[in-house]
Amino acid sequence: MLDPSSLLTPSASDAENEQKWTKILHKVSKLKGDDRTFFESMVKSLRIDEWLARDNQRQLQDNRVLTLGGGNTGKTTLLKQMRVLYAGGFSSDDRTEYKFSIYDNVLDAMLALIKGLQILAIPMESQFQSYVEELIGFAASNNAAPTTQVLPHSFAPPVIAWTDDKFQCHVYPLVKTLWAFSTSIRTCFERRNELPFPVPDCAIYFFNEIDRISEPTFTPCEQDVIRMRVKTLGVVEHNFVIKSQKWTFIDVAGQKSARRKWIHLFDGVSGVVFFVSLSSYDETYQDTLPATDSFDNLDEAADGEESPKSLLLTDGLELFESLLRDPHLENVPFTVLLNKFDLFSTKIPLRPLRQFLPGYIGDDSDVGASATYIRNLFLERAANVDRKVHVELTCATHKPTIEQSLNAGLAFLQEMRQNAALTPRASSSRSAGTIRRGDNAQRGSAHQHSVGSPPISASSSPRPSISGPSGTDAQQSSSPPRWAYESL
Ligand SMILES: Nc1nc2c(ncn2[C@@H]2O[C@H](COP(=O)(O)OP(=O)(O)OP(=O)(O)O)[C@@H](O)[C@H]2O)c(=O)[nH]1
Ligand SMILES: [Mg+2]
Repeated sequence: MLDPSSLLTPSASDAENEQKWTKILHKVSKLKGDDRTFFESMVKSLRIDEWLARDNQRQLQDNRVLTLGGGNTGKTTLLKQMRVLYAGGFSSDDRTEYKFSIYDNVLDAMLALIKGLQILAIPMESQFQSYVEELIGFAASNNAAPTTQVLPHSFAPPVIAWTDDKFQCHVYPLVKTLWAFSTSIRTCFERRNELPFPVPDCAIYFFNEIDRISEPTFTPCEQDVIRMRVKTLGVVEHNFVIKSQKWTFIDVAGQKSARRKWIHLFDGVSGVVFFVSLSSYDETYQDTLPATDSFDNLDEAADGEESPKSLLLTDGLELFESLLRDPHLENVPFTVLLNKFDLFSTKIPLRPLRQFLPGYIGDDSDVGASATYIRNLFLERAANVDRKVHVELTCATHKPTIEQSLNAGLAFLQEMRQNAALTPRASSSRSAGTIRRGDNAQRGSAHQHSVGSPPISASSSPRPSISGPSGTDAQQSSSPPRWAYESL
């Protein structure tokens, strides 16, 4: 008589496994009557179980994470931090390559503020008028992009063919003086949320570092590289080994016009890290791709500009829910990183959340309660679609904080996948949504029949998970996390 336990012996490879089943089927074929019927159906059922288990195992080893979210929310900053944490960081040569992007950031930020003066009708002090004209003149005469004017109706940053000399002689003295002494420029900076285009978040960091940046020996440091803003164009894959596991992270452009291309990346994804800029609660501009972007249809870039103005945070909420509802991501776990907590905590006392989100009824100056309110908006969206998600408050420019948030976020993604893998129904429906769509109905039903276990899916818990960046339940507390006031 055949021993049923021998059917469960695990095999090392697919080929060995096939051999095992061939031998077993050969033995079964020699049985007679009820015995043969019994063992044939058992073998069939066990082969399906084993196939699914091996498929799940393969999927678990393949950690493919998409970083999604609006433009300027911090997706690429996370990947830069991961490079520092898990891939040896940036060599001196790598950092030197970024020098001209930092020059770009400094010039773009000051030109955006100068344009902002016009839009907000803030008069420029007469003693600085010549500085402004000189800076605009420099940008116009060095603009290498034939289609971009400097300071047209909106703000299109110029494309400069940099040399160190150009920055040190023509930009540094002007920007340094304007930032240090012009009250109008400072007022415009304070009111930058009212502008129809972004003033880069890194502006204040680089303005404050301008003496160092303009030194002849300047080589960007790690924090300069983290702070530097370069819009992502297209799709960039990054591979990391974290605690002996391989991870592939896929970085995309977050602007509205680029989002329709995301769908091509959904197949085979094992998790999504969704980014939101907390500090965008008072911003409405549309961050569009530059005219030099690599996408084929530039008309798409205009779409973003034409769409009606809404708070960027609301845009993030809508985007989040629409991704959760996307059938291709039906069984893909999500971690949400509510980023830029440092900027948020300095903004809230000046511009309380209630002015922009009237549903907030907490204390105007309570940064923790304000952040918790936004966190709950995301959790409600997840609950609307019966999805369990993990939400972290974070600050991507601060290495220890983002490392902690990332660890918690990835642990959640893995836990959700493992739960799904242990659950027959969930695993077969995951495959249906991604890799082997056509096989699903047959395999799913055969498996349920043979195993008879109750179906549980990754979305079975309607209650979202809530945990703070330090693993505490931040929803219960209105005090900001302890790292919120660290010098970032
Ligand atoms: N102060 C502060 N700045 C941040 C934080 N996270 C990101 N930034 C800055 O925000 C800017 C934009 O960040 P990116 O990572 O390029 O944004 P992105 O989501 O990749 O944007 P796209 O590529 O356009 O989709 C950079 O200058 C970052 O240094 C944060 O937590 N705090
Ligand atoms: Mg990016």
